Amino acid sequence: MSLESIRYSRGSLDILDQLLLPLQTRYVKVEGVEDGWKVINKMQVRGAPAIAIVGCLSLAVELEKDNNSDKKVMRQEIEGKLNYLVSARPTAVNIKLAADELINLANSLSADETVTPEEFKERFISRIEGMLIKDIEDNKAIGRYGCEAILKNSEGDGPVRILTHCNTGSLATAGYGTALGVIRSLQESKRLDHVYCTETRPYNQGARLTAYELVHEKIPSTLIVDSVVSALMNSRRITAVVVGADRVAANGDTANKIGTYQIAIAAKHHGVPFYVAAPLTSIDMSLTSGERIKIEERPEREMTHVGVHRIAAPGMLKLQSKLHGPFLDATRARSNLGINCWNPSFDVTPAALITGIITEKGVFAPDKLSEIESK
Ligand SMILES: CSC[C@@H](O)[C@@H](O)C(=O)COP(=O)(O)O
Repeated sequence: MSLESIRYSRGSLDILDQLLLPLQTRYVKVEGVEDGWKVINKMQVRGAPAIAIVGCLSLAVELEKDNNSDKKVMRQEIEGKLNYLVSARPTAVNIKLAADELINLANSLSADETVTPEEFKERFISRIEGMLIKDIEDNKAIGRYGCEAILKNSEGDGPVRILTHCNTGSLATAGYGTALGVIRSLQESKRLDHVYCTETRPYNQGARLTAYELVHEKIPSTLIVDSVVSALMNSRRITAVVVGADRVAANGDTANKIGTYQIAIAAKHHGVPFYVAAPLTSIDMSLTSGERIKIEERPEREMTHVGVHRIAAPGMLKLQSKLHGPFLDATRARSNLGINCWNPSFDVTPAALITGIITEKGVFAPDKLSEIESK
């Protein structure tokens, strides 16, 4: 049985707190939109599909308790709450696309005079609940298509070795996973020899979450630090790299967890196929290229600390605060006494480095994404 990161029944939502994994397994109650925003922003739940689903389910939970009988007021409140949820993290597009779909639904239910307020609520909540089921079905299809493509492109019928980055499994989706779904499917095909997963500094999704999922699924695997990737490709035959996506632009440029871009460069150099596994809800056809993707920057504490322990050089801020008091920040900026940190959470891999984008509709060359609509 795969890990259950989202526990939902009508009116009730609990999420597995991913900040505590793998040391503690604790579920957090999400009572409504305010809680939904917080668990997404604090990364207690993370991964593009899971962010969208938990955000929308938090609204479903809130609506279930709401006795509003004015459809216009309901419509207006829904739009405001969805826009608020989208603001919790900016890079993943899935929650934005889900919000747009739900705002359209609310508009049409509100405008339709034959729909009662009770029906409005029922149909709206049911649509959100449908997302949970659809995400798992889509992931399974991604797994099948990805497995087929990798086996077809690999030499003979020998063992397959995969490198993945970040966490794209049950914890990042409604279940099964995207890139990790491809790995699961390869495991089922009995051709998978080994999986290498990167630590994924600074939040360590690889070490804390992917390693946890791989062990849970009994998949033979090895954890490497991020800087080992090129050496790994140079010394062991890697069949393919498979990663997830937070937003794919219309030209195939792909935003994913920081570090993905340098893995794609190393893969190109070593002739290793590089696949992105992502549901259609991660594809943003409104953006012509990756240059326009907004990259989230996270707090520097994620880099400077592991848990409560500071691992980065402390700088001289304490001493300075005694000397300069309220002028500390300006002083720090001018004299650079404390170490500066830059912590972008994602990077954009250019389409030219991507072999294929694995979706629930099949595998597409990055410059052929417009063909998906006709499938
Ligand atoms: C199926 S998850 C795909 C991506 O969302 C994943 O690779 C990733 O970058 C997650 O980033 P995170 O910052 O942990 O939310």
